[in-house]
Amino acid sequence: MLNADPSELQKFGDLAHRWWDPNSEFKPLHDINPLRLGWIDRCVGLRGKRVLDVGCGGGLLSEGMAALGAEVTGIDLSEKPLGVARLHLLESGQKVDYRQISAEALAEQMPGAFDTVTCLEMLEHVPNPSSTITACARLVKPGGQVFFSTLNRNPKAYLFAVIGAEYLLKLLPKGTHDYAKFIKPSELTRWAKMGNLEPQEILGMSYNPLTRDYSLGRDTSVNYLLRAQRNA
Ligand SMILES: C[S@@+](CC[C@H](N)C(=O)[O-])C[C@H]1O[C@@H](n2cnc3c(N)ncnc32)[C@H](O)[C@@H]1O
Repeated sequence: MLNADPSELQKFGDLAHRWWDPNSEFKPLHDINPLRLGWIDRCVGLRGKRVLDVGCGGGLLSEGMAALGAEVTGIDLSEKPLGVARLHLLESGQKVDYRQISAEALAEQMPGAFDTVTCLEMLEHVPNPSSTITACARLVKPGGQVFFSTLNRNPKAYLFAVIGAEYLLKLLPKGTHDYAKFIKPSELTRWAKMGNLEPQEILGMSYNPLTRDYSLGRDTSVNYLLRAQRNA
């Protein structure tokens, strides 16, 4: 059975035409993109690397990585965001190979084919995150790095990511996130280990509503990222 929730794919499809508008529902992704991109580049040195971006959506991260010299493949199961991502290449002049395929299916076709795999802000939208994580681990070559980001599950995350972002600050449309699908760092690291990955670093990403800035740091209580390495 396909590890995907049709209503999630539809939700991103319906909003896809606004993906590259920095003042749209995708503003938070635009705002965090330079931070996460810079971190990934510092960790792996993207130039010349073969990178897979899982759940790439409209291509914010994929294009950013391509602009830094990576050879990027972006996959998603929602058709419209991929269409927007392909169209945006005409504007930016970047090169990204976008495909509509699941991580699990690509792992069957191309095991160990990538130097680095990214899977950001996607795991909290799939029915079986552990299956996606294992597929990411199979897609990266032994010793390669995999990057995940998601939302922690605790009362503060509920307050900030659902009540704050969707209802008070209206940064995101209501219903963007389902609290029950948020993932604790302990769960993410356990699934990573089960998938043959060794967790290397967990980093928090915090939003300051006063300055309206995001920053990377130790506070993993709401948004966080995990870097893991595939075992040999
Ligand atoms: C919040 S967006 C994140 C986009 C991008 N990763 C980023 O951080 O800029 C989540 C994306 O995951 C995609 N997605 C949801 N379920 C998926 C699945 N099972 N396989 C692939 N992509 C999926 C959605 O279509 C959407 O484009």
